[in-house]
Amino acid sequence: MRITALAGGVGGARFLRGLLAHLAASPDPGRSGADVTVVGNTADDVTFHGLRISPDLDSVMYTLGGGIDEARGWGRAQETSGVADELAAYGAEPSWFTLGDKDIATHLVRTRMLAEGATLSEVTARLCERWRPGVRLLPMTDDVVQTHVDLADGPGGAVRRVHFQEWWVRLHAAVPAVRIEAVGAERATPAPGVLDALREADVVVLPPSNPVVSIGAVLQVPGVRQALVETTAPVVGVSPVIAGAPVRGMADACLAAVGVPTTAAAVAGLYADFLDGWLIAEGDEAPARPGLVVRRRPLLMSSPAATADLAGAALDLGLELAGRERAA
Ligand SMILES: O=c1nc2n(C[C@H](O)[C@H](O)[C@H](O)CO)c3cc(O)ccc3cc-2c(=O)[nH]1
Repeated sequence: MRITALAGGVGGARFLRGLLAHLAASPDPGRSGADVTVVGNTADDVTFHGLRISPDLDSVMYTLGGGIDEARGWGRAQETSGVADELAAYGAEPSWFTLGDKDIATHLVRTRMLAEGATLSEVTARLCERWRPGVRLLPMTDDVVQTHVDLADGPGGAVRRVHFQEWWVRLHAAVPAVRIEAVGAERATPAPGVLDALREADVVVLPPSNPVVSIGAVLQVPGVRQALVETTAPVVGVSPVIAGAPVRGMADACLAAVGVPTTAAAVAGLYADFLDGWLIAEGDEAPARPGLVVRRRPLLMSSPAATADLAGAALDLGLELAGRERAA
């Protein structure tokens, strides 16, 4: 069985870890032998201190490879801050974005390989040789795409533009965004393997990642959305919203910026042209769309077992829909 997932950072990574746990524990050889491909968001990528940082790819790689800082969901476990402390002593900016010592090694390898002409796909494959995440991890594109955010907090309401990381980390998304743009997306080419992974999958899964800046950015890479519309695989998603609030993070600030209410039904609307199945929380309203199959399940990834059950429920729904398709 071939499963393809689109993923952002922390939420996507944790869901994928649950998916792999579910597959490994399954007595069904189709599930236990499944191949999982992950198309990771790279629009959060940024260059600080001359280092190319790919937060979402690294969160997936470290989480599935056993190296993640569990409390934060990003960066390395048992991390130290010797370099960050030295940078602070020099007054080197940005002081609000901290790179741990071990994590810096990842960015050094990535930056050096890119400078030597490797693609981000090649770099990611090389890094994964060490971390063995148990999935094929593909960046959405090898081109540079960066999410920028317009804030109307300048003098007299003047708009200024900041990198997504500045809005997210330095400003905690507390300043309302008037526009969010994945700059470069429209000129980007999907990375090798991305479109085939969507077209040839048996099931496509959307974890509860940020629908605007994570999954939304992947969808903006030309060809990706069309591949999801055209694939014969059912596309099933897990709502990142429960009872009007994001399960994790500040997705509500991103949804507000694009004029979408923070509800499970409204998020499904962002995927309306390709979504076949949608898991929502008990008590949430189902989107009113003919043909969309909605199931209510506990969505909180509160423990490894709960996360594996959630991923299993998403896969169950996908396989059920694939069976219906075959029977039709
Ligand atoms: O809140 C923070 N998030 C940090 N993050 C997380 C990241 O900003 C975001 O959570 C994601 O981009 C959103 O998925 C890092 C991720 C990395 O891969 C490497 C370094 C950082 C540093 C920070 C940080 O200093 N503060």
